[in-house]
Amino acid sequence: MSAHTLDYGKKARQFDTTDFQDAQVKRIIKKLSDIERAALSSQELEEYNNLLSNMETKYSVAEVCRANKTCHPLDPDLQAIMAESRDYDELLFAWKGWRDAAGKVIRQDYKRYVELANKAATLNGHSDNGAFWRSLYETPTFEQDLEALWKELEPLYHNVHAYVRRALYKKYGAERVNLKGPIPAHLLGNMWAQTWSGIMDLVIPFPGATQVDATPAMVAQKWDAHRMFKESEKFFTSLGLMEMPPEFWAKSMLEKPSDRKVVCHASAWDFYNRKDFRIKQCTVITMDDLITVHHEMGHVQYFLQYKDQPVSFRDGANPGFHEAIGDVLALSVSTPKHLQSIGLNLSCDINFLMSMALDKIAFLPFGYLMDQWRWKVFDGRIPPTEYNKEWWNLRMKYQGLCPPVVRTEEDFDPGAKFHIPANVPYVRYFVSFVIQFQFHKALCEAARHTGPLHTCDIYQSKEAGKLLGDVMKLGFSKPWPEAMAMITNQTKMSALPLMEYFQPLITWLEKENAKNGDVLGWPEYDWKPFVTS
Ligand SMILES: O=C(CCC(O)(O)[C@H](Cc1ccccc1)NC(=O)c1ccccc1)N[C@@H](Cc1ccccc1)C(=O)O
Ligand SMILES: [Zn+2]
Repeated sequence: MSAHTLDYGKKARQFDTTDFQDAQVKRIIKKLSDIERAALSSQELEEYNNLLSNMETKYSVAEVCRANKTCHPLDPDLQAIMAESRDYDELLFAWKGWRDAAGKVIRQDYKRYVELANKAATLNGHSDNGAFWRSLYETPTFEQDLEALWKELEPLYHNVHAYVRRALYKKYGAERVNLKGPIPAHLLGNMWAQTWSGIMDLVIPFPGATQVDATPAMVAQKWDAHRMFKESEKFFTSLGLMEMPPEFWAKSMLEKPSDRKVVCHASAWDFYNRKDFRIKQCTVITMDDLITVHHEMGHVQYFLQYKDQPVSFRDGANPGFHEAIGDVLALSVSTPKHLQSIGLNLSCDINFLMSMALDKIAFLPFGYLMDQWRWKVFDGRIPPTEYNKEWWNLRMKYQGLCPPVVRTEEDFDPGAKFHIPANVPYVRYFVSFVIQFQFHKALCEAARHTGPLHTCDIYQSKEAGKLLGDVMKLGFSKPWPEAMAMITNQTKMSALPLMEYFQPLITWLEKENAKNGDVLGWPEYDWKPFVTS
């Protein structure tokens, strides 16, 4: 890949495209001219690739062992413990153990990776690697736009945070949860507290109503991974979009193999030959993974739609677009109406909106802070001596979380999240979580949906499918505001559709939090949970 990039990059850099007339030719030459890591010397390129490979391997083989010598990998063991255990100390065992096994061990590699990533970025004309990552959005006001979106969405998050904190206070008591302080980070039902649907049972507003998680029904009906992917494919073709080619089914890895170690974090792959497209996922039979299946299938649908573009344009309009496609369909699949139509459960409105908020609203501060930390690491505002301190400052500032045990600079907690050792940018997911509601609203209008936005299911709407398909066919050939306007008739990211979708829940939460006299935010920010072990 690097040899090809170098060869084409050198050719592309021979041209001064200032007076070129054809916008597409200018765009292709501009994209080819950034040769990324291929700008490094062959020796440094080898060191860089080895660092990346070592960090990803360490992450993939990491496991946490008990006194009785049984060891647990992240997928599926530790993820299941974090979602299902309600034992404070068992959760702490998994949470601390994973950070010791996966994060701590890559701190030195990461420090050297930052130096080389920055060197490659500056050789390509960027001030640092974070500036290179942001350049992919081609938006001069990108950072201000993101901060403005966060400021609009922060009140929604504070309402969800206060309500969930009270439920955890009831469950774990005053010594472990302070109603005016940050929440211990291991109690939210997920290893990184990035989505909170794992603790839906602790927060469900109306326990009497039919339950909202389709997992039991999937297990009862003996769904397997293949069925989950077939259901997703059916949704795409119902919109008039493309079905998966035979090679996809023949060459994808849809379940965790028992004979070898693999990188279990889900991913989709385009082999750039217009025929070979694959997903690698260690699928488990849960509603959460049914959502991930749609997320990954969204990547492959994008590959299929832009496969006839020149290679330089076989990419998302911006990285957030690529992340949003699958999630847009999953917004329809998750509705009680759709789940019932595929024989899974249904539920009452507020319960349903709560389960959606635990994933979509809870995620926003995490999606935003991940690259806030990395941009500051790349531009030097966070030196290696403060990697972990600044990580927890951001986790407190944006998510209102605190570590359940003391953290030091011996630890490297950001390294315990896949995307950091895997060198995968993250703000794409924050962008995706905002724009997917803009797309959902526009597609629902195209599908002539009437009623509240959160009840919309675009299943079988060819009009909705056409809008989405036409944008995906563009790939990276046009600046993303043009692609945005094709779907939403305006060119900007906007938080309004997300806020419209959750309005009924926010109204309910504001009343509920007021009734409980709950504080929004965490003014007692230096509170610490009682530590036993
Ligand atoms: O990481 C993922 C899903 C994996 C992926 O599909 O985004 C994957 C990440 C990856 C893996 C290996 C190498 C590079 C990127 N992205 C792709 O497979 C992908 C992305 C763009 C184009 C083609 C494929 N989701 C994020 C955020 C998220 C998204 C949705 C719901 C919850 C959480 C997470 O789990 O923290
Ligand atoms: Zn993705």
